[in-house]
Amino acid sequence: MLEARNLAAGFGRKPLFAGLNLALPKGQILGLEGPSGAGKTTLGRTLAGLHPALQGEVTLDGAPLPRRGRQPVQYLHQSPLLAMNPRWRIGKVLCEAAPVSEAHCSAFGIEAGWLQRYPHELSGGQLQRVSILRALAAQPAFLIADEITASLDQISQVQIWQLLGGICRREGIGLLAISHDAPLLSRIVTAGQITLSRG
Ligand SMILES: Nc1ncnc2c1ncn2[C@@H]1O[C@H](COP(=O)(O)OP(=O)(O)OP(=O)(O)O)[C@@H](O)[C@H]1O
Repeated sequence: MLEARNLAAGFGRKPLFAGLNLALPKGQILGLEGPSGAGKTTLGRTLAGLHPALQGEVTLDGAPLPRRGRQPVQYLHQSPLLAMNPRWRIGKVLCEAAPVSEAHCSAFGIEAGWLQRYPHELSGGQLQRVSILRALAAQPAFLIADEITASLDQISQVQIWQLLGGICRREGIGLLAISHDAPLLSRIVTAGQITLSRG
C-alpha cells in the first residue's frame, strides 16, 4: 500500500495542498484530477520521493520510501523527452534500469527499428511507450503516471491508458493516474478518484 498521511507540499512557505490523505493498494488504479496549477505534478513527485514534503509522510507498506537503490515508486513524466538522455539510443534508454520484458515490448508495439534511433527521432506517443516500458522494467510496486497522454490524439490516449491499466491490474502494480480528463480517468480507475483544487 502506498499511503500519504496529513501530507503538505509546495514551494516556499505556502503549500499547494495540506492535510492530504490517500491510500493506493497494489493492483488498483486511483485517479487524480484537478485544474492546471493545482499541484497534481507536485503531489505525484512527492509520492515518488522526488519532492520533499513540508508536512506529513509518504509510506510504502508502512515504511518510508528508500532513499537509494531501485525505486519502488516510479514517476512517469508528462514529457518523456525531458526524462531521457538525448545522447542515448532508444535501445539503451529502454534498458536503463533493467532488461525489458518481450511480452511488454510486444504489448506496447515497440518496433525493432526504433532501437537505433535517438529520443528526438520518435513521435510523442512512441516515446511515451518507451518511457512506460523503461519504468515497468524497474519492477515497480507503484507507478505515478502524470498526464502521460496529454499531447496525444483521443484514440492513442485511451489505448495507452487501457494498456497500462491492464498490465498494472494483472501484475499487481498500483497506479496513480493523473489527468485533467475526468471522463478518461473514470474509464480506467478501480480505486476512485481524488480532486485537487487550486488555492
Ligand atoms: N520549481 C518550482 N518552483 C516554484 N514554483 C513551482 C515549481 N514547480 C511548480 N511550481 C508552481 O507550483 C504550482 C503547481 O504546479 P504543478 O505542476 O504541481 O501543477 P499541476 O496541477 O500539475 O499543473 P498542470 O495541470 O498544468 O500540469 C504552479 O503554480 C507552478 O507554477
